[in-house]
Amino acid sequence: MKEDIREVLINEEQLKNKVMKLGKQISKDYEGESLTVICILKGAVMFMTELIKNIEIPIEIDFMDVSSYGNQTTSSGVVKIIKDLDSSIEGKNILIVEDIIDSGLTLNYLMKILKSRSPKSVEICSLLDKPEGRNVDMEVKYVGFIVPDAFLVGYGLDFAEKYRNLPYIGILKEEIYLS
Ligand SMILES: O=P(O)(O)OC[C@H]1O[C@H](OP(=O)(O)OP(=O)(O)O)[C@H](O)[C@@H]1O
Ligand code: HPA
Ligand SMILES: [Mg+2]
Repeated sequence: MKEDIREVLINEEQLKNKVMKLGKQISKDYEGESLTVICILKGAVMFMTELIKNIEIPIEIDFMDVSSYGNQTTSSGVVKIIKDLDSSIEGKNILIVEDIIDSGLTLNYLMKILKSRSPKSVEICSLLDKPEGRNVDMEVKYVGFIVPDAFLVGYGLDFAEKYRNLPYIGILKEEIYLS
């Protein structure tokens, strides 16, 4: 796996510190409130599990699986729900946890669906934000790192389902996805 990485963009230490900081901020912002954290499968799994360890208020968790990339490095633009939430979100404070916002299509679609289910509030926490990839405008309350326009893998992010278990965020060598 390592030999396919051009450069480590964000190392384990940087990830740990940022996740801690985000967890503290979320704990402060939702103090005295209820909170349901929604993990968007599969990319956000690693980030979400680390993040909730750093949230110091009672929470509920739920999972949703949507997909738009298949085995490509560019979004198909069509977002499919593969697994929906287990519980109703009506009247609840919702925090969507994502690994990356790139074109914005996934989150744009998710926000529309979730807002139509009458939650009390919906906010987004994304570990990475790639502004140069954006096709639709999105407001993201919590962002870990702004990243350059390169295809990234690791810490949950994949290319063709591979590299998710790398403990850092790396830039994938172009020859891997151009070949
Ligand atoms: O802003 P966008 O251009 O929509 O891209 C971001 C989304 O794409 C990736 O998911 P993917 O659909 O590849 O599924 P995965 O999480 O299972 O890898 C990533 O995890 C985000 O959910
Ligand atoms: O840079 C990326 N890497 C992995 N998955 C992604 N989904 C959107 N952008 C990316
Ligand atoms: Mg993916």
